Amino acid sequence: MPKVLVSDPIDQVGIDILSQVATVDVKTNLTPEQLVQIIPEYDALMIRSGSRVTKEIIDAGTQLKIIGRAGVGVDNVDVPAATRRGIVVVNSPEGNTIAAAEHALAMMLSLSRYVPDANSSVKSGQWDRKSYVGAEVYKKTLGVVGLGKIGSHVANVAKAMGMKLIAYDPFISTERADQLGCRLVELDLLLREADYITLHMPKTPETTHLIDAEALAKMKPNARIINCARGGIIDEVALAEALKNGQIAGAALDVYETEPLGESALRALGKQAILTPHLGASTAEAQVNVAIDVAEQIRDVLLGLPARSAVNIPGISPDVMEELRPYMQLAETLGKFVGQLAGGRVELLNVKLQGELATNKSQPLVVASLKGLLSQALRERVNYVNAGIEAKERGIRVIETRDAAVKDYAGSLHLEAKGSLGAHSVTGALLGDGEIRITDIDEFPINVPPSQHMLFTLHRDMPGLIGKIGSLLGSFNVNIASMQVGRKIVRGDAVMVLSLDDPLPDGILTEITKVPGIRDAYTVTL
Ligand SMILES: NC(=O)C1=CN([C@@H]2O[C@H](COP(=O)(O)OP(=O)(O)OC[C@H]3O[C@@H](n4cnc5c(N)ncnc54)[C@H](O)[C@@H]3O)[C@@H](O)[C@H]2O)C=CC1
Ligand SMILES: O=C(O)CCC(=O)C(=O)O
Repeated sequence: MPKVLVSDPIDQVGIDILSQVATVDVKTNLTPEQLVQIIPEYDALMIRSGSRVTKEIIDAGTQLKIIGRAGVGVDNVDVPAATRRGIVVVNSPEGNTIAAAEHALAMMLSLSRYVPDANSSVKSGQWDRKSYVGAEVYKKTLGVVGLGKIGSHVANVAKAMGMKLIAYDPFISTERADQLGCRLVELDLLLREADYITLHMPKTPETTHLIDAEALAKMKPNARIINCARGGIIDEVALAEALKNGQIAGAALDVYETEPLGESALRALGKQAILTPHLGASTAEAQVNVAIDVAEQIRDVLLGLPARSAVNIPGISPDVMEELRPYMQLAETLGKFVGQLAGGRVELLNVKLQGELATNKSQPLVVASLKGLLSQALRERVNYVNAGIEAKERGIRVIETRDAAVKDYAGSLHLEAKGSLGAHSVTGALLGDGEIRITDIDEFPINVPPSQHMLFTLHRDMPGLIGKIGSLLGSFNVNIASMQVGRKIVRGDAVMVLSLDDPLPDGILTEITKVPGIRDAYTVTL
């Protein structure tokens, strides 16, 4: 049975799902050193935001197939290191959307009415009504930075509360912002106009310290800012200074540059600052959602099935994956085939998606072709996760072309590999029952199913040649399962494809190339 390590607290429902297919160990509060030490025994790792999965941990996880983040942000996982090792990283893109949005809204209202400080004062025996005169959000301007899933829900609720909405998000369309009743503006204008600013984008090199001293200086003196996205998007030192000096009216933070928050000037601030310990996703509902979402994906990957929200496999949605599944096998087979014909170092792979495959949805077939091509060199080390990166690192240029006009089959795939030893191509398609057919090799039309051991020759179409090859194989005790020839003109160049019951013994290929009329011979093992 595979083994799964759960290194942060997750809902029991997730553990139950994982236990269907694996032995599950829940070990929380591990130090990075302890994690490095125990990770080699595990096939999967499930985390929340408490565990930082570094390159060192990933490299130590020699059995790891999948890392599941029970939440949205994967900034606590070294995704490039996982990708390089072919480890799938999955998250739960929507499981905690509502929880995080509601926390941001709770922070906005709490900031406006000083709820946390007023509560503490009553609990400490006081009855102070003068210190807590707040502000209404009604008719105020809310600036949403990052109008994705969480930002959109915040915008919808804020609109219902009568707020005016502006938004900054360089990656969304004006139409989408219009639908949400948001005026899309530049960040500079948002900072100057908004009474409330709420952040809902990922932490990236571009967003780190996006809200620095300069940005804070642009905000209105009555402005309040909320960060329930990621620590480090706001420069905490500059923020504490701006709050202390009354440069802005308030800030509510759920996330910090370093978590848990250590010694910080933020802790010394009064009612104008609200600090929560990364609680955005901490609702019973969200924790059930993310645990199910991620545990199911880990279970599926351990069973050899695709993950539905992998962050490091480009663009394979479950629906598309279902449609493409039979073609993925075709692409991988053709990749293996053309890689072996090309031999040597491949410099270019041209993937032509034909007929019904000539759509953008077929992009995963390019990855599958690369996986097949590289499997000769990398064996089981290459998978759908790292095929692209491995190809790039080997200097293999990939060209994708689409031709909907090719209609011999509903959909067909043509791969051409160019390298140090020349260029070769292969075309394949699926029959009605899903069986793979190789329909063309090096522009010679044929029609053969792939088999484990194959011999392929380029030769002159002349009497007696096929017999000689048959006798030669017989003298080496190799049994021929099937044979097919293809040619363009009589007595011109031709190809022969043989399916063999046995692998070709060493030395026979050289003997075959010595047969008069044979120009080239290749073995292919699938
Ligand atoms: N406090 C908490 O417990 C939680 C925090 N989060 C965090 O909330 C953030 C947003 O999550 P979702 O809405 O689910 O993500 P999402 O991917 O749906 O939306 C993110 C949006 O940010 C935008 N964006 C990217 N770069 C930007 C930039 N430079 N400036 C402005 N906008 C930019 C994107 O275009 C996208 O529309 C993530 O960082 C996530 O980790 C999510 C859940 C819980
Ligand atoms: O796991 C958690 O509680 C944090 C959630 C979070 O920050 C996220 O989903 O990005």
